[in-house]
Amino acid sequence: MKILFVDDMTTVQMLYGQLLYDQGHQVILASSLTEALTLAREHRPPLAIVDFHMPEGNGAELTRALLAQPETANTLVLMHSQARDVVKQSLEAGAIDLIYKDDPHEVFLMRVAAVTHFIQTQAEQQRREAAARKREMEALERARAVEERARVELEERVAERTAELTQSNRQLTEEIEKRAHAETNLRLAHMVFQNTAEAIILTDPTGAIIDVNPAFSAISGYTREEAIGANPRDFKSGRHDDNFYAKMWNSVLSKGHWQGEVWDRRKNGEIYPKRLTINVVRDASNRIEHFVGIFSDISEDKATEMKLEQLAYYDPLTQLPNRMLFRDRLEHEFYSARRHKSRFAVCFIDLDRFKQVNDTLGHSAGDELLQHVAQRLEGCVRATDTVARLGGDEFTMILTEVGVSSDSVAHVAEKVLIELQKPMHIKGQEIFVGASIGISLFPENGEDFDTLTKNADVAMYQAKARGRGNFVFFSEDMNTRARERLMLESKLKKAIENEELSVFYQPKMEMYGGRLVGMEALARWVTRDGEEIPPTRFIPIAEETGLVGPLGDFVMRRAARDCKRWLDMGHPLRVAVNLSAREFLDPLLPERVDAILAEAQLPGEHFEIEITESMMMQDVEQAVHVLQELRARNITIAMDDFGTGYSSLSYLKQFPIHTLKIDRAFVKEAPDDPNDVAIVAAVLSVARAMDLKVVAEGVEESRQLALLRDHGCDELQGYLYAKPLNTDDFTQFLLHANAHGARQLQNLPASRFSA
Ligand SMILES: Nc1nc2c(ncn2[C@@H]2O[C@@H]3COP(=O)(O)O[C@H]4[C@@H](O)[C@H](n5cnc6c(=O)[nH]c(N)nc65)O[C@@H]4COP(=O)(O)O[C@H]3[C@H]2O)c(=O)[nH]1
Repeated sequence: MKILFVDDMTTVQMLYGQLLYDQGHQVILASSLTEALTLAREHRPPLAIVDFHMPEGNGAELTRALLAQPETANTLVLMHSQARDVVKQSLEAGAIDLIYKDDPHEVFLMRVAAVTHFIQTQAEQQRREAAARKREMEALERARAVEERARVELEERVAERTAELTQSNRQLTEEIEKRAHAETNLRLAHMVFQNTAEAIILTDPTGAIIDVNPAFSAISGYTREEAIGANPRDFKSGRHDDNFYAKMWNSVLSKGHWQGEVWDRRKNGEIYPKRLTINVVRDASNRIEHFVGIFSDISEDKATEMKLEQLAYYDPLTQLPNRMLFRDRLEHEFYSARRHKSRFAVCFIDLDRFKQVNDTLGHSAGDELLQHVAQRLEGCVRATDTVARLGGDEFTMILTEVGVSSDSVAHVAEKVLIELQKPMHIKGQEIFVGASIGISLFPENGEDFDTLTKNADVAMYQAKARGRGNFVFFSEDMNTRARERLMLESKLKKAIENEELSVFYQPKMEMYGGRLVGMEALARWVTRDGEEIPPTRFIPIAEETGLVGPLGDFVMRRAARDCKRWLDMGHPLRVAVNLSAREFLDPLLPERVDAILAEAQLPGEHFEIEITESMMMQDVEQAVHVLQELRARNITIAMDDFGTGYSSLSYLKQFPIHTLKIDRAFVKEAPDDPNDVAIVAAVLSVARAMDLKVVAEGVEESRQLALLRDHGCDELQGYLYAKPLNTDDFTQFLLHANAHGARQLQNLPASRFSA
């Protein structure tokens, strides 16, 4: 046992240390109180034998100190003393016994043995108690563990059971919900079956009807009772052949469904279109259980569809195919003609006087006219041909199966022209329309829509240019010209903007006296690259493209300005300008002329306007109105190219004009051609009778002059006097004009009539 032996005497230490050591103890020696406390803390001896009298402090103090420090609180202290009177102090301090130093060593050892025995017994006891406690604890622990396991097991079982219950509860709820849902579905299905607008037929596998809904009865007219037991084929309309039904059932049986349009018969005998879906219902072993037919009455849809198609593809006014259907048919014709290696023709038809009718008689008259035209055109073609209206007065025809010679096309075109030349009675008036036709042929004039129609259009313009009432077949040559025209058109636009144009003047001489009385202003165009383009080429382009407005203004302004200049130089002349039909029929013409004359400060009597008789005939009423307006401004009016048109003398009387111009075509051949001589003479006598002045143009020779003089012509114009001159040359001409005129007359042979 570890024993702390404390004594300040080394000999005592040695002696007792040895004694104890010999008894098998482990002895720790300390000489003082402090050392004893330190060593005791370090070794924790169960027994300390302490000397009572030590210099630093006595054994009682050490005992207290030992018992007070936690590390040595259980150390038993045996006091070792010389003195006998310290028993009380020692025991009070906590020592368990006292051994006197003078006791024999055996006693000392016995007393120590008794204490160590006690200590050991106590320790043993404690160990046993601790072991018992430990066993108890372990048993308790085991019991606790068992209890815990049981608890956990119980809890697990409870949780499992709860989960099972929750699961079955959920399944129960789902089942309830499913059933409720199924019931709702059933109720809904029944409601849908009863209330849907679509008819429903349910049959057994043999096709016998086992149920129908109210919509079926409403559409077909059969009650539920009448329908049950019947077969859907009992309601057939007879519009479809057996093949149709065979295909339908084939699809039902092979694919399980069919959808399409079917015509059936109602109970009242009326047949009607329906959109039908048939579905097969099979059982779990894939055997047919039912057929379900669902259909709706589409008679109204069909009517709307037809109406829409009519609107989309037909012109509402004439009921003819419109541009879209025309295109469709033409595309189809390309396909068909290629397949059959056949030819076909496209004709573009332009009405001559549609605009006039529209403007003068109003739009409803115009509409009526278009309807008449449509009817007449349809009367000229076969059922396989197409007549279409593309818009406005643009009509087209597709003539199919044209033979190699194209004679049939020419024949139809001629027939159309004749038909359209016949009068039409519209709003109580007799109207003559007339037309021009351009024709292009597949395949030689184009193998696609754009080319073929463009070429028919080009040919139509050519027909118009050749004079109304013509039909023209397209040729490549035309195409080249059309392209040239297009180029010219854009050049002309720039030329007007850049003032590349100029005005030349051709003198007009008085017959008697040979005086210069006026001049005709003629437009001239020399392009930047020096090419001279004659007015006969560019004026028609200007007319068609609307450029004639600015062009006419330019010529009138120049003519008025130059005439005023010469007036100011002391030459009171009359300048004549040509007007195109478009300008002449412009209701604002009088105001435009007013503005130009005012700007130039030229009085109206020095201004003359030349218009052709065909222009006046285009819109007689408007022409008369404009002429009166111009006359009121003292402006002279001349009818150009007289004799070339077809105006009747009765019309001529209505026009408030001053002058007739004999066209140079007649003057040219006179006096050799007796017919022309007769015409010239007739014009002059008509003019005289109507108190009109006559100007002859194109006078090149003295013989012509003599003839005109003989028949009483008033004024002359032609190369015999002068070609059209530019402003400077004309100013020069002015100076000698009168002498020149007189000379021409002097050279003439004596008049046939003067003798
Ligand atoms: N062979 C021959 N020809 C003669 C003779 N005397 C005059 N001419 C030509 O005959 C045409 C007379 O003009 P038009 O009949 O009014 O015919 C004019 C007129 O209709 C039109 N034109 C010319 N300038 C204008 C214009 O400013 N406005 C409009 N709207 N048309 C115009 O162009 C047509 C042709 O004009 P131009 O080429 O200048 O041709 C002019 C003139 O140069 C002659 O002795 N022999």
